[in-house]
Amino acid sequence: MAAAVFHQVIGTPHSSLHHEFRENTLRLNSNNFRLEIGVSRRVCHRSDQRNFCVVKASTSQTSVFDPVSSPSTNNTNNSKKKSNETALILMRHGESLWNEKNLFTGCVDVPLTKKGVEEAIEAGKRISNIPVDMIYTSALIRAQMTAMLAMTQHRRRKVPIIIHNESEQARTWSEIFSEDTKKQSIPVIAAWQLNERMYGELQGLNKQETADRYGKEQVHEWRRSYDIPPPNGESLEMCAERAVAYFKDQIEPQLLSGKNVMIAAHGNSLRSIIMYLDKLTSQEVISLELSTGIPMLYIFKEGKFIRRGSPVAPTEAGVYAYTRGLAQYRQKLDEMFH
Ligand SMILES: O=C(O)[C@H](O)COP(=O)(O)O
Repeated sequence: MAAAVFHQVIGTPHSSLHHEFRENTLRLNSNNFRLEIGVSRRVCHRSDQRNFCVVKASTSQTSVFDPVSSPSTNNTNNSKKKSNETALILMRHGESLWNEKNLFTGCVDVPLTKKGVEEAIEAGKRISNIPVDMIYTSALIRAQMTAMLAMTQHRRRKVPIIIHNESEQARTWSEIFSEDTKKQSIPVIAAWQLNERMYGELQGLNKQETADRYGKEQVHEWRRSYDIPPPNGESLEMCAERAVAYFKDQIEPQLLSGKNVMIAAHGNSLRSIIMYLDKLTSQEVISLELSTGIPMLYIFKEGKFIRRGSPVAPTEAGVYAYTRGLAQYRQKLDEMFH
């Protein structure tokens, strides 16, 4: 994916703004993310009675930082230091209107049902004590609704903000001019690569009627086999080619840099990602089923993904005892909000 370049202008009270641009003031680099912060007379809008500096980032990501007290950052002076472990939450969207009608949905952009809304809120309660620094969703509304509704339950009370990188205007028109506000924000990246598998000519068809017409085995093969695509649609393998590639290129570097990440996506895009995380074979993935609105927690540590299962409830201590970092984060939330 071609990297986008954007400029973020942020307000700052410091007189150091009048220094010449120092190219290496702050530089963050990873495979997919490059950030330079510098100050230049050329870009300082002195006539505006406010001071500005320029943050220049080369990425398809965001400039909404999250230096708050998550396990990944609370023991460092800045968020550049690599963390020992980070949390990865995967969440399939809540029930959609077409799930309810038992229709093949794929890339058709259908919203949640009331039950789906409730599932998303319930999922949010389950992860309400787990740190989230960045959110990735598909480009589809059911995943985005799920992520947003889940975050209404998070105890940290940060605001998920959808990042608009689609054009220069979209970027500049959605700029945030307060450092404090940014710190209370979670960037949300919507990526089509995380979309549901494209179901081809099955999209909009009733699943039961399709099984009656083509046979149960054939439909099961289309729905669950690894490499057999539905008519003119994507097989799981094809879906993995873009979803897992996106995960490796864009999301893993965030985890590596110490960010805790939540992904709200779909049955099959998440199945392909779980296949990669859990090193499942193409046989094993056939029986992998994901329920709507159930979060799954992984810990990313020393380059490995450790499956922790699904947090049962916010009150359930067990899941937080899995790692010291998570337990500490939870304790900090208790201190802050009680
Ligand atoms: O796209 C769909 O219809 C569902 O979200 C997933 O369908 P599946 O259970 O057939 O994979």
